[in-house]
Amino acid sequence: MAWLTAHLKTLFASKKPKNPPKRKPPTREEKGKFRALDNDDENAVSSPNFKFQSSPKRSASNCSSNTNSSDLTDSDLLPILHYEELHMVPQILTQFPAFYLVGHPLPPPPLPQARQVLTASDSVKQGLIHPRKSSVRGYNHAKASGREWWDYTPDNGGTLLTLEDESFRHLTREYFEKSIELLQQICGQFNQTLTENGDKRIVIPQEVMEDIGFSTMRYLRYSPTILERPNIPRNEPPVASSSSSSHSASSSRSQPKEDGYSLPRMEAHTDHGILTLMTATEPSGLYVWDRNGKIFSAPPIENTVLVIAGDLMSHFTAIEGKSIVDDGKEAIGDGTILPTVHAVVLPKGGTERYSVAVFLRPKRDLVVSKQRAKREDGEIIERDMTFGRWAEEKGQIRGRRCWMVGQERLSGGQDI
Ligand SMILES: O=C(O)CCC(=O)C(=O)O
Ligand SMILES: [Fe+2]
Repeated sequence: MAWLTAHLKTLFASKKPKNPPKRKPPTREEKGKFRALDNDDENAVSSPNFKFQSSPKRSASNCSSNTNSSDLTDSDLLPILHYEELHMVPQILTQFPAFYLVGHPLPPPPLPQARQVLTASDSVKQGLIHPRKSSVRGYNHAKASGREWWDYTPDNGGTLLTLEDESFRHLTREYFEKSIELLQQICGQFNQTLTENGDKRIVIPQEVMEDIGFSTMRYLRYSPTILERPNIPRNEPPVASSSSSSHSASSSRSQPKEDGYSLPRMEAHTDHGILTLMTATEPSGLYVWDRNGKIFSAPPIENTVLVIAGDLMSHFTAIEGKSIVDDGKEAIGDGTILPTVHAVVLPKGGTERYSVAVFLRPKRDLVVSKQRAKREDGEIIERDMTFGRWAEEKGQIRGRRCWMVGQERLSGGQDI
């Protein structure tokens, strides 16, 4: 497993992109508009194709995160892309850890459905727990982190581990299917780039665009009312800095702060699939990191969805002929997309937060990379790194979420 640890460490210590976005600090008025750069702004981003959309409705002043809007600089803002500009995604994701998409064909986000299932009675929720306690199907909770979630089960047309409610089922299935189609369409953009010979390069395997694979959708609820103080052994004083805490219900551990109070949260991590589409209610508390450790607040913006990259994007977009698994940093080029580190912390004094995340994942047996391995007789052979094996090995590592060099204070330790 050492290779994976080393690999993830190098990913987050990776070099800066060649053309990092340089932008003028915004005026007070621009900050109020949240983002509104004109396309001619030479400092916007060095690419001639790059442009920002004006923010729909929402303004920085109602950002619900802990960030004070008056502290925002323009470069703290994530780009908003229009649906007609999907071709810009491969480039945008090398420069930003996430982007908002506006003008998309999705129905309204199923946030009322998230609330419906996650505020159902305990007996209903207990009935939605997967028989083998899957953490990506049915109902789960991490009470010490003040969070509970329900994962859609696409198998059998979404009729398993779900509510007995036709409208809930219909809206849930519709949002999932349309979101997956949208994410597949985004993936298709990566195969439009031409090689030096003028051929199209297959960056993302075609079957990702044709099969929902192991994709799923998650409804989440964060609330102080879910928070449960973890049991602390009597003679051990609470530890001030929090150490790694798991994403999954079964192993959730948390160290309260000295005042004994912790905010509802999800620890910093990367998703192990291809792309994730997210939307949430206020107050937000969602943060994303770029490859240099810079933190962006990612509050919900009306009529938009937020898209981030999962682990597999780094495999697919590695330098041709190199493997992220074996070559680590050497496999990262200007066009390589790193998985987006993200975390949620509910603002202090905030009420509840609901969110929806749609995860585009391939089938477990999809080969995402090659890995060199030494046989017993000493011969080096290549073996397939499948998505299933990647996810499994990542899941076994303590503090598996991500490694962010220079962010140790946030993680409370060397790893998160
Ligand atoms: O609640 C959110 O906005 C993020 C959820 C998330 O990151 C996850 O479930 O992997
Ligand atoms: Fe996530």
